[in-house]
Amino acid sequence: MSSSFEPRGPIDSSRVPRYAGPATFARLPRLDEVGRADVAVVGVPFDTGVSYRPGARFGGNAIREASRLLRPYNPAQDASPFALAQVADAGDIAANPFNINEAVETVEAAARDLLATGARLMTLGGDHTIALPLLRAVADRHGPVALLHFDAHLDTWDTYFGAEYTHGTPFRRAVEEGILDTSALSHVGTRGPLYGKQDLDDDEKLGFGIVTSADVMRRGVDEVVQQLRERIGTRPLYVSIDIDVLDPAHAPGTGTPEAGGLTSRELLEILRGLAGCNLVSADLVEVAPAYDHAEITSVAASHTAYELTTLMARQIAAERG
Ligand SMILES: N=C(N)NCCCC(=O)O
Ligand SMILES: [Zn+2]
Ligand SMILES: [Zn+2]
Repeated sequence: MSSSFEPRGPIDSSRVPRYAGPATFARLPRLDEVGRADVAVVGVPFDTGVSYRPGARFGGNAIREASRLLRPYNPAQDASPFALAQVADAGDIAANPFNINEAVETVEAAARDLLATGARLMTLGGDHTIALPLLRAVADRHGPVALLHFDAHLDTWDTYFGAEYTHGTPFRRAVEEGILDTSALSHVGTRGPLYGKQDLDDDEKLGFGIVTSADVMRRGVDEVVQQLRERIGTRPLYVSIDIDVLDPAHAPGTGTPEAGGLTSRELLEILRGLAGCNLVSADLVEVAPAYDHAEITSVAASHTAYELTTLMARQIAAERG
């Protein structure tokens, strides 16, 4: 690493109490305070695409609040992510809550602008609709990407009430648009009732492999990580995490909860197992704080985003040499 590289890190919580001041992710500087970032943490307060409980529009700020307790050294990955790369909070993308199509365009354009600066994105949702415009912007820069999708749900359904852009349909649209590398698509944590068996057939035809929540329990984290890594290889990788991949005991604050999910320990460990993969951007969606208790969900989400930013920072440092 060149000695002149000194990213601006978080506010020092031994000098300024961590509960003081406005919340940015992990108490990091705002993007406008540092000019450019290697990793831009960006909020998308949009939840007009939901099929059940609304409220994920408040998810990003709940995660920022819960992330005040994160510390600068990540022992699980033996890395200080905010010293390895400039990570900054880019604020929120202002998406129209009354027009889904326009919101999708706004998110895509804002993501493109951030990616054009060379930043990787750590997006805090918002509902899962936003994965489509984020993937469009990422594919525009990197070509079709491998996708690792953590979710109770497939999110490859076709339409809801005739609407193409919803939180249950982003990955079908993405495959149709040719922005995913269909040789490397995986769902992890899938479970719960479907509309019919056809949902699974359709999903398989789109190119997805499934590691169910029960598979993680039966086969264990290490074997699952090995299988996922083989599928991803050296491709540019996008990770999309719907917080409802966690069991409702670990993430009650979400819009479409399903029993029998991953523990937060399993999710964090699978993510740590992706070290060395070419993670180009990630999103974390569906945190709906109105259904949360004691910040259970937003704490889990803040740690999830911390592992993802650590992976990206390590990758950036390795590329810098
Ligand atoms: N993406 C999330 N969280 N949920 C999709 C569920 C769609 C449905 O209600 O069938
Ligand atoms: Zn889901
Ligand atoms: Zn989802």
